[in-house]
Amino acid sequence: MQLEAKNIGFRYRKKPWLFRNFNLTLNSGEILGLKGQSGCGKTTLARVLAGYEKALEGSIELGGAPLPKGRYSGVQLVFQHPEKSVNPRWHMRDILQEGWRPDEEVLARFGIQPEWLSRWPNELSGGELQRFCVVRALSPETKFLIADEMTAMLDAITQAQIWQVMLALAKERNLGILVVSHEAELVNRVCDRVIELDSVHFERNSSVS
Ligand SMILES: Nc1ncnc2c1ncn2[C@@H]1O[C@H](COP(=O)(O)OP(=O)(O)OP(=O)(O)O)[C@@H](O)[C@H]1O
Repeated sequence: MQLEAKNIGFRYRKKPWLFRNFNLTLNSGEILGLKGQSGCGKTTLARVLAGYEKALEGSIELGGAPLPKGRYSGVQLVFQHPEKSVNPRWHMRDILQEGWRPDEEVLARFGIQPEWLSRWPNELSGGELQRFCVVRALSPETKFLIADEMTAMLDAITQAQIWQVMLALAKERNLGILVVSHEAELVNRVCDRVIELDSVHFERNSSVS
């Protein structure tokens, strides 16, 4: 299966185009890196690929069909700030089970302690909260994960632990991952190939596949 961006273009209101005629193909099981300077449009591209924003030009296809609307999408996005992506009035158990019901083994692999399930989001550290957001996105229906600076706020040891489990899981499930990061060391270590957004975007006819 492939996640494909075909000639996509996006800009905010009347601002200049962030990218245009941009093509990208992510294959199942592939770990693809996306690097680029701050402000060049990485997060915007991640949101468009995951269907959070609609491309103003071109299309996004998952397995040759448009992204599904109104039901669980096979393309999931995890971004840098877990506190902004959880409902502060929900217990962690409910947050976790929004998309699926992960078993204890998955929780243990990501270092989630059972007693955290009955806490509120503000009773966890950023790193603990992010583990929940990662697991929440990893339903068996997830085919592609867009990891937008997913571990940027974590210490080096936690970052390494999470990526070790992520990569093992990607292999087991043939999951494709787009690793959006400004950390060259991380991208070079975990990715099969890397795109430099600066060199290919900005209204040029860019094609990456
Ligand atoms: N909702 C918005 N409305 C208007 N402009 C926006 C909006 N979100 C982002 N931008 C602008 O679009 C450009 C790209 O932002 P984006 O967050 O995609 O960049 P980025 O490459 O992910 O940056 P960083 O690495 O700093 O997170 C920036 O100039 C930003 O100011």
